[in-house]
Amino acid sequence: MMNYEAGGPPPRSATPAVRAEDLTVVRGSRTVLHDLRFTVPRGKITGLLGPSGCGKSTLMRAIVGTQAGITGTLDVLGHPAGHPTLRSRIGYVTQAPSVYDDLTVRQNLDYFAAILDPGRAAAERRRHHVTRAITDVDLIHHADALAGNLSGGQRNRVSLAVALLGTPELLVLDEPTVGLDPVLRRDLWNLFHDLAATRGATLLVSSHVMDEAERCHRLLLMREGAILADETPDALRTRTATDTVEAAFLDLVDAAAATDHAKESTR
Ligand SMILES: Nc1ncnc2c1ncn2[C@@H]1O[C@H](COP(=O)(O)OP(=O)(O)OP(=O)(O)O)[C@@H](O)[C@H]1O
Repeated sequence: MMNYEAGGPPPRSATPAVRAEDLTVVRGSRTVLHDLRFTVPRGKITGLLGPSGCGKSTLMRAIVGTQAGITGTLDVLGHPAGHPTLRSRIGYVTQAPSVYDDLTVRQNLDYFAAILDPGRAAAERRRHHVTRAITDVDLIHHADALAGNLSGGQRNRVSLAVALLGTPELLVLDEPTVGLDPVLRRDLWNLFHDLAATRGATLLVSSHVMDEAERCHRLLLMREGAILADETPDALRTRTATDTVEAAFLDLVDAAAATDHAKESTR
């Protein structure tokens, strides 16, 4: 397992964290992602934004290796997505918190830590990692509370703490700020920036809240299973001559809809 505590951020590899070329995903009888081509740079926060149903979760599942029906190229940390060596190098938090309600926050973390780093000899290291993860997500005052008695936002943060346990190189977070109040949302974004800056982690964070896009280093904007933009928030605003990422996104959506309409009317 990678651990960057001793020497700060790791040396950055030249290969991107994620590289997709002609990536297509079919779910059931539907093509949900169409010929995607993009890269996710290492050590940065990339926001994956788009309306509900555009394919964000499907793309994340493909990247972490849990999605069937994939064709094209999808490389993650230098290996094909789903490669067994990637398991301990990726942290993935789904929209539904995966915690045991009848265990306390610390017991949940102890359980997953024992799976990641088993054995008596590792007990002290596990204790340290568990306390660090609980502190990272600001749940230290709830460490002994039963997960089942926590709020939805707190349970989400327990899931995030589990994902942080192994000090993953790539963190894939599916709508991590849903249901959080503005203060917690800000604190979580500060944590994401800290993970990128001091631990060298790569974060791919999905959201359909456009103001969160302004907090990302790079953006992948999606609509109906296609990538509308792959650039920095500044470059996006400049290119579309808009003041906010939300306005830029609406501009691109309108342009894409007009192109679709023109194509349909010439058929
Ligand atoms: N098992 C499935 N079989 C067929 N289509 C599916 C299946 N699961 C999801 N889809 C479709 O795939 C598309 C993309 O879904 P996905 O969950 O990736 O979108 P999303 O952008 O993450 O949405 P949200 O923001 O609401 O979570 C949707 O149109 C959805 O209806």
